[in-house]
Amino acid sequence: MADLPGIVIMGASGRMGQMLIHTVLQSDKARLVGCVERSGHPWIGRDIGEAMGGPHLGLAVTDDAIGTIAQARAVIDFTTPEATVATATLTAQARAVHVIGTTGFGPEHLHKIKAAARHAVIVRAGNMSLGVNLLVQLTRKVAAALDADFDIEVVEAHHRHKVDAPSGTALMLGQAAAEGRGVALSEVSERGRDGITGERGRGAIGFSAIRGGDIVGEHDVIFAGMGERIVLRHVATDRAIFARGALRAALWGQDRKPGEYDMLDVLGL
Ligand SMILES: NC(=O)c1ccc[n+]([C@@H]2O[C@H](COP(=O)([O-])OP(=O)(O)OC[C@H]3O[C@@H](n4cnc5c(N)ncnc54)[C@H](O)[C@@H]3O)[C@@H](O)[C@H]2O)c1
Ligand SMILES: O=C(O)C1=N[C@H](C(=O)O)CCC1
Repeated sequence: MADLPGIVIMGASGRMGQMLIHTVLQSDKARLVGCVERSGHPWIGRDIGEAMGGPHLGLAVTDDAIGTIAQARAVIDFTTPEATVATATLTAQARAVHVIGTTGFGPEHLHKIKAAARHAVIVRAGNMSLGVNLLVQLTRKVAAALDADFDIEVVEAHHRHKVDAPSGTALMLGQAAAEGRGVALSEVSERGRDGITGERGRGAIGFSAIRGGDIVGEHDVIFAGMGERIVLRHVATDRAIFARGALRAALWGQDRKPGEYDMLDVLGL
């Protein structure tokens, strides 16, 4: 047991943090060695098992990210862009694998993550599920097969608490569609239509976001032509799919060369 890779979970009280803790506890390939939350969080100092409403586990939630990450072989991080950038530096110093599920990054965050990946293994994906990563590959293929007579729209739906849009998954799908077409997403992306927008641009890749209730995550990639339409769809009904993918990435990353990887690398897709 003691030689299994030790995993630290950042954002331990979050929707994904709790799912990740259960996933690691149930695994026979890894062990939980730390649960980190932001300073001032009411769970700091509490036993993680009891804080989640279960039995005592003998592991207290902490805000000591430096001391906790120093004990980790992998850090799984579904938090916020700012927290993840700070964690990337600490994880690189500890030479641990950093699995990043956080979304909503700007170019300034991505630049810092890239710098950290010079010293450590980072696996980052806006969606860690097998199904979505397969959908990414299908999207690339369909986009490559169809010309701009087919309008590409990415429609996503998530729960009411989600703070970023378009979702990380929608951006992955849009990126794959753009690559399939051989264009830069930044040059064809159409977001946030409202009012008199004018006609859709030929070759545009459009994004729409729905927010409501407890929707775990739904994504459609629509290829709309004249007289026919192809819709590629993924529906997530359980956050366990993301947590399983993240743990798989943490184990896959052990003993790899430093660099920034994604779930296509992990899954061999
Ligand atoms: N890649 C994927 O497969 C995938 C799947 C689900 C969610 N996500 C993303 O993961 C992120 C978190 O989602 P969520 O629904 O769990 O959100 P959440 O708000 O429930 O959880 C985030 C947690 O991070 C904690 N946190 C914030 N700053 C911190 C810090 N400095 N140190 C430690 N903890 C800190 C918060 O207190 C909170 O508990 C979002 O960006 C979301 O889009 C990605
Ligand atoms: O619940 C979330 O937040 C999710 N975020 C990811 C995204 O932005 O695509 C993955 C799906 C769930």
